[in-house]
Amino acid sequence: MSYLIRGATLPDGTTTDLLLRDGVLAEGPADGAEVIDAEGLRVLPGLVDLHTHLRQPGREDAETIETGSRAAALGGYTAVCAMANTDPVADAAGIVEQVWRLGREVGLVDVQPVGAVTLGLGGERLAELGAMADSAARVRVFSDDGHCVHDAAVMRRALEYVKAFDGVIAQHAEDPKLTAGAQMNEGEQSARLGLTGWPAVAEEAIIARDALLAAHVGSRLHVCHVSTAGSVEVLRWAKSRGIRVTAEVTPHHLLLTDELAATYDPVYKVNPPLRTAEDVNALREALADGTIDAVATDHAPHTREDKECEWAAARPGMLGLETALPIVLRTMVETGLLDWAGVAERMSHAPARIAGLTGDGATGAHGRPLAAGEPANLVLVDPSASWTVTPEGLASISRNTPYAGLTLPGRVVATFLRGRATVLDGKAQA
Ligand SMILES: NC(=O)N[C@@H](CC(=O)O)C(=O)O
Ligand SMILES: [Zn+2]
Ligand SMILES: [Zn+2]
Repeated sequence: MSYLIRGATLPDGTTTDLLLRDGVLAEGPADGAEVIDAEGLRVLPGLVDLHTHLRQPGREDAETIETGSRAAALGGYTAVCAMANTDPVADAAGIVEQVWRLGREVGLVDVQPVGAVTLGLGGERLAELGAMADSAARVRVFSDDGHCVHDAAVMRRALEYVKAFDGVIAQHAEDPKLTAGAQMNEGEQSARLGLTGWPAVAEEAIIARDALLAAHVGSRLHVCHVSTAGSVEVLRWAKSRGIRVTAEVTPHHLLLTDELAATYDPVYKVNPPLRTAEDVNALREALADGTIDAVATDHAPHTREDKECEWAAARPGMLGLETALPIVLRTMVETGLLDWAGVAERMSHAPARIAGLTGDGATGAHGRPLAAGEPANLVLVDPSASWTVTPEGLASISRNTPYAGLTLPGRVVATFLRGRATVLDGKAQA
């Protein structure tokens, strides 16, 4: 099947026709192509998520590779990095290969497995990083996400190890000694509510330490879900020194604040916690000026049992794949902080570069320019269509969206993975 997309507006604001044929953006006659009228629609390169929890293997009651892939395609994604905190943990070649193959079989999005840094996320012994890198899944991103690689010597060795194949360590920056028993951001709100606080310094101190380690080793560090104004300052300093550090921010940290904890509704419980309005503003500015390189969803599905309970007992985490782009439009584009080219950079090009997906990896190439000969990975967005989020309307098995009832701008009309429609007329194609 080939498609002729008529009159779509490119990220730079110019309007063009796009011919999708044999998996690539083609030139020449459009004979036999199905015509899609894209007047008034925006086209973006297929979005790339650096941070997705797909829960398979182990917690298929919360999400599967299939349901998570469908949510991703509906959100405009063509590639997602599947986090390693599954059961069993993705700490060996056999497991990352299995995740990669299952993603291929579903075929709605390229699932690029993230490998664990340490065996069983235990924080002590390095996982088989080289074997995962050499496997069919061609792993380049390693993370103990959910846990911090807290031991500086382990972190140093991991950074040294991945240097050989230009891998990157994605750190969940949280000093566990400083966050013991923490339930929410430490500050005015936690004092008022009487909940144990998660201080900003627990994140900032680890980022500073790891930036220094990355500089010492000459290796690549990526910081997951940056959440505080202080972290932005540390990143700015590290980048000004030429340290090879990149960072991501989640849509929820760009929009929501710790005042929501006063509802005691665990849907707002997430790690790192929602912070203050000042933090939100600093994160938006950092994403605008490039101190933060990418938006990543940290899509973290949880079952009703694990989420609809008391605040203290609830697991941290929020759904994100189907709402990420609309939240970025609301917080960054409507505010004038980013234009559409900026959205393409922060949600496609930069994450693809960080994850090593721009070339011939185990997945196809992602985050490439929308130019002739390039893989036809793209998304069509109706910027003027707004929609109201309903948990039942989402493709995820889980229901833990913090945006229920919220009306958001921007509807994904179609998503194409190597020229094949994974979403058409706003509906998933399998
Ligand atoms: N973000 C979360 O609150 N939870 C994540 C783990 C993580 O990203 O740290 C999860 O796996 O549920
Ligand atoms: Zn994390
Ligand atoms: Zn995570």
